[in-house]
Amino acid sequence: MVILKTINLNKVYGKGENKVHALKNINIEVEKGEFLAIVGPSGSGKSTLLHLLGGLDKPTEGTVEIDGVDIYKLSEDKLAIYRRRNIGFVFQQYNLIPVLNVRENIEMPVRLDKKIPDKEYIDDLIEFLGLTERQNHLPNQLSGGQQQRVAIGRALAAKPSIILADEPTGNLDTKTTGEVMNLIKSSIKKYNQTLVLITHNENIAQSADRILSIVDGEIR
Ligand SMILES: Nc1ncnc2c1ncn2[C@@H]1O[C@H](COP(=O)(O)OP(=O)(O)OP(=O)(O)O)[C@@H](O)[C@H]1O
Repeated sequence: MVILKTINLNKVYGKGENKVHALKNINIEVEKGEFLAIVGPSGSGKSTLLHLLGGLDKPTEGTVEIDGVDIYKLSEDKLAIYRRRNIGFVFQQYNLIPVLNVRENIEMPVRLDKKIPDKEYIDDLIEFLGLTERQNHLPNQLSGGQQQRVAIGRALAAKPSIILADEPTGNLDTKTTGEVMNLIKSSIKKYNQTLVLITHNENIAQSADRILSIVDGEIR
């Protein structure tokens, strides 16, 4: 079953001399439960594509459908709610809130949705991420790998069907990279999630179900 689909997706930044055609007629389909890796040179349009897939920016042309919903036809408010409930983002920068502890950071998207976090699920998630002993610590009391695990927990808190990750291990050493990738992969298995992940790491790309290569805004 196709969960994520783009039709003739185009993104142009700027105007006149500064115009950059960052994505050109991208047509992709991602199956539910699939792990798709996106690779390509710097500036080829990978992050732009991921942002458009996640409803974080508007395409110049074309559509993004998630579960049959044309997400850019939704109002801004509806799109924000849709994003919070259905998509988990993991970036290279952890973007944790410094004054909130591990547990509070993880629960944040659920609370933003004005819901009471499912205690049992969050407990399980924290355990699964190996953060039980650290749940009352603040981000600055954690290592880089631990902070990235919190960011993954936050991405998973609302039980999203899709995880979009932009170089999630870009700041981590080889060993921690392996650990973080194993966590992401076991989460998508456990919760039957779809993963689209940008990486420059050849090993990670090779471990995906499929690799999509982007060069100069086009699929190669
Ligand atoms: N907000 C923006 N305004 C203008 N141009 C932009 C903007 N964001 C990206 N671009 C341009 O669009 C092109 C694609 O950028 P994008 O960030 O998607 O590439 P990338 O493949 O993710 O690169 P990297 O691997 O270096 O992160 C680049 O030429 C970039 O300079």
